[in-house]
Amino acid sequence: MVELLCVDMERVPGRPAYLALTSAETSLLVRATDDAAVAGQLLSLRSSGLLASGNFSSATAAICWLTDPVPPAVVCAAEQSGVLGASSGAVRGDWLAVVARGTSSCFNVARSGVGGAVKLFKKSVSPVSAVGRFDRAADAYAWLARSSVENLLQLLEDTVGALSTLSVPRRLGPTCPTDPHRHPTLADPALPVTSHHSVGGLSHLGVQSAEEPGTAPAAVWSRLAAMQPHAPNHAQAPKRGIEADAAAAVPEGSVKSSVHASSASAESSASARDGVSAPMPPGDTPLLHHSPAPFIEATGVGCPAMDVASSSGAGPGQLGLLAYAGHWKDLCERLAARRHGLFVTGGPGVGKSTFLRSLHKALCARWPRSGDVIFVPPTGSAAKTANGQTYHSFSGFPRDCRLQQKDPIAEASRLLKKDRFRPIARRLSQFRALLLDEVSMVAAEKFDVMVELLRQARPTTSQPCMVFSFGDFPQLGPLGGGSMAFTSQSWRQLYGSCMLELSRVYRQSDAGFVQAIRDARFWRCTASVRTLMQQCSVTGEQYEALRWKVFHLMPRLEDVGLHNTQCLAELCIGSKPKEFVAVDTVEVDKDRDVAHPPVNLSRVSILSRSAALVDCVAPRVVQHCLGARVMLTSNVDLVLGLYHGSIGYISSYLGDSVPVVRFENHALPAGVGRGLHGVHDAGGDWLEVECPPTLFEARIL
Ligand SMILES: Nc1ncnc2c1ncn2[C@@H]1O[C@H](COP(=O)(O)OP(=O)(O)OP(=O)(O)O)[C@@H](O)[C@H]1O
Repeated sequence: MVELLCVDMERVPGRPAYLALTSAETSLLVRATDDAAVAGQLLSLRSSGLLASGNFSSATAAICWLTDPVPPAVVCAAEQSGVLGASSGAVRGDWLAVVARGTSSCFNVARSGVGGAVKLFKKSVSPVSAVGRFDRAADAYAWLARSSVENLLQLLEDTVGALSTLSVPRRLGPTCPTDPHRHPTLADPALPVTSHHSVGGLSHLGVQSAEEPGTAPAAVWSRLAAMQPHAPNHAQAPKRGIEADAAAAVPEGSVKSSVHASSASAESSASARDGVSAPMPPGDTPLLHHSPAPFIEATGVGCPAMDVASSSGAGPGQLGLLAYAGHWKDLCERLAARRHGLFVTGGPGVGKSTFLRSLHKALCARWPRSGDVIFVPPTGSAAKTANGQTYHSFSGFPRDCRLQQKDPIAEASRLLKKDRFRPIARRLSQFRALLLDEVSMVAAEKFDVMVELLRQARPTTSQPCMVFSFGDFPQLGPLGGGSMAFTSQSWRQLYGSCMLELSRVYRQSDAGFVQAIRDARFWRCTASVRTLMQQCSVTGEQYEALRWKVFHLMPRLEDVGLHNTQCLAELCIGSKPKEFVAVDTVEVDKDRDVAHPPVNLSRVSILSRSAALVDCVAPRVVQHCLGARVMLTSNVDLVLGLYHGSIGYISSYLGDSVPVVRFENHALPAGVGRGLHGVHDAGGDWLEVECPPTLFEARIL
């Protein structure tokens, strides 16, 4: 079943229905009735920051205004003029100064809240309004009295005036007057839009020809110049447009959709990290073309740990010693206080991921602002579990992306010129620390472009950022092939030949096993490796007996799919596997504003529904049967200690179709009894959970 949307694109006579908000950092389209959204924007404005609002009766015109490069340029220029004071970047200022045609006032938000400012904002029927945030009342009142405020309003009004001839179409199309190359993603006029543009004003924005569609007309630039201490070069007009962020915040009454999906999906016999195992060579000869050996050896394998202070290979430095002694907290604090990132490596089970999580926490404590510390794992499922984003989405590479230019500088510059890179560039320009997990899965060519994107997207005035890479080159190769990241041009610049190598194995305690893993990591077929291989090897006959019972690691998704299908067939000999088919429906958001006209659900296209369901990990059709291994693909059962990735098997059915999944090695958490949170039964170290269809709710934007 589904939930879906409310679309209100009609004009509400007499007063603005939509507010298009733009600051140096963000752009947002909200309904004029959405006090909370307006208040949120006012409160998140940083000290000495400026927020401009275009007030519109149609979402189409508002989106056109938001995608026009001039309003943000005007805001940036006004900020740079210095009349608001020097920006500390902090959100501390207690005073908001609100100005519109014929009205202005200052509000102390610390004392009386933001309600007054919101009210004035909404009361205004003038086409634009602006709000500045200040530390002191005197500064706020002085700003309102300046002639530059008048100039600011005039400039903003001009940009709104350019839209006045627009006959509001039901759908945004190529006729939109401010931007004939508008993105198709803005095609639905009901779209709530969150978008971002460059921080830091004109001087940090890219060079673009003034003739390019959508750039500001010369007259506007000359007036902007008058607002700035240093007149901008005409050629330095901001790039055109603002791209809608797919993860847009949704104001009230927006389109919403949901779908029921099974909470358990057919489990891949191999995990997201499949393909791990490097082939074992017969001798000491590395088999892989891009062997990590030269890199590892150059940096001194065998030391308990290396760090920047000891990159010459002379032995562990201070950071390495802290790691070796298990002083993780000190180590994290030391790393967080540095100006440079680090490459952290080590064999399987030495605690890289555990350490990454601790460092992430320490960095977030240092920079708590959202977006300051970014964790980027290589795979979608890891990203989902860890609430991160993949390398590809972080860097803005489309799926199956092929780089077009060999030179990473030229490639990065080419990508940054694309409109869709606007929000990406903004994100890249702002963070303070980046944590790349499993960096060995990133090909050198992409690593170079990613680092180059960072360089080019960050204005020279940006705060320095640190890039920490975690991974083990002997374990995992680049996804889709390519050279290993440490061979890239950027690697040396970022890390030189330094690394922190963790060497104490925490995962296993059997000395022989640990030694075998160490040797195998460097393709050394030693006695320990041979012993382990003998212990683990089976004959063909023995394998056939085990085939459907043991966990398989497979290098390719196709192999996994085939194996799963065969396993299912094996499990339900003589009958067909059951099928769970997701049912998608759309319905009107229950929380929609009833003041708006009713919604026509039949107008929601299949395309919109499919786009809304992209984040649903479960496939549309899931085959299952008694005994089938399944994997949880959501975090709905965290209270039971189960999470995305937990693996169990179907132990029985309730009625004909509701599977009961048994998770071994899971004790019932204290305070949870049978019948609660779907618990069907439990033993000392196992849990059985009922898995009826679950609702996956997605908003149609
Ligand atoms: N400092 C530590 N003290 C005690 N146990 C630890 C420590 N670090 C990690 N572990 C445990 O060791 C195991 C392996 O840790 P982790 O997964 O972080 O290693 P890893 O190096 O990332 O492994 P891999 O390369 O195989 O992914 C986990 O069970 C973890 O809880």
